[in-house]
Amino acid sequence: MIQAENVSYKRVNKDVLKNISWQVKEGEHWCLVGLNGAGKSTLLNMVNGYIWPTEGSMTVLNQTFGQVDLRNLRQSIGWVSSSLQQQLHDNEIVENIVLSGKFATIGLYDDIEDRDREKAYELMDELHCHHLAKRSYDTLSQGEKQRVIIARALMANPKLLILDEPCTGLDILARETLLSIIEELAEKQDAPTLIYVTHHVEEILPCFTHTLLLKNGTVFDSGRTEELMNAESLSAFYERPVHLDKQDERLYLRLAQSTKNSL
Ligand SMILES: Nc1ncnc2c1ncn2[C@@H]1O[C@H](COP(=O)(O)OP(=O)(O)OP(=O)(O)O)[C@@H](O)[C@H]1O
Repeated sequence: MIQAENVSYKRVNKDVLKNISWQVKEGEHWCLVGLNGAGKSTLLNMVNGYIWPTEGSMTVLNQTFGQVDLRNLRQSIGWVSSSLQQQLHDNEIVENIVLSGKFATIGLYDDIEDRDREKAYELMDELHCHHLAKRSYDTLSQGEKQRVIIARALMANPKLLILDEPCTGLDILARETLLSIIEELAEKQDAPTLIYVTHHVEEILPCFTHTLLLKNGTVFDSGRTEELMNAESLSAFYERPVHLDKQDERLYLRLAQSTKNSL
């Protein structure tokens, strides 16, 4: 699905990404974890073909950058992010926002068929937002908005679905609701490959089979989540001693007391 080989992205005064090698295979779901400024957004912009590596090679959905029309590639990638949320027309009704995902347009400019509407309602069911279909988007809570834009992204049957910090701004209940919907989505047989981006280890769901730890523009570690995520490696990642608790297949991270005192 994604193959990055020794990818770097150099700007005048900065190596934003350095020597990234990362492989995402069909059937895997990945979590991309990094602190602020780690290079997550830059890497996603590259996966979506908005920027190209200055060194190395990037292949997404079997298309190698430099050899393909990226507009076609983007139709197979759903990217749910806060910047997409800001671009949507606030006074549009939810049903139309979901339907517009079929064409990956901000408004509805193409003909809608009955089967498109059926599909939009199926997706709204899946994302638990059917009851919001006739509501204006600007009247929704943040958690409801996130569910709507995920339904919208699924209208185009993406092969890759990128969820870029979807829990930002959600309270604990809205966060857990959204996470359990994402878990259900991942378990579906025809689910797209998920790339879930977050700052928070707590959001790594059991369905995320693999994790990429990104630090200062480099891959700190990557591989199977259960092998990667332990207190020792995360203490090295955060450069502070941390405790890691596991409950119901989820990880909970705490800074060690001695560290907190020195912050
Ligand atoms: N075009 C650019 N020129 C110079 N520096 C850049 C450029 N793009 C990004 N950077 C820098 O590279 C670093 C990584 O940025 P990026 O936005 O990818 O991080 P991030 O992991 O998404 O951070 P956050 O979690 O805070 O959104 C930052 O220090 C940023 O200022």
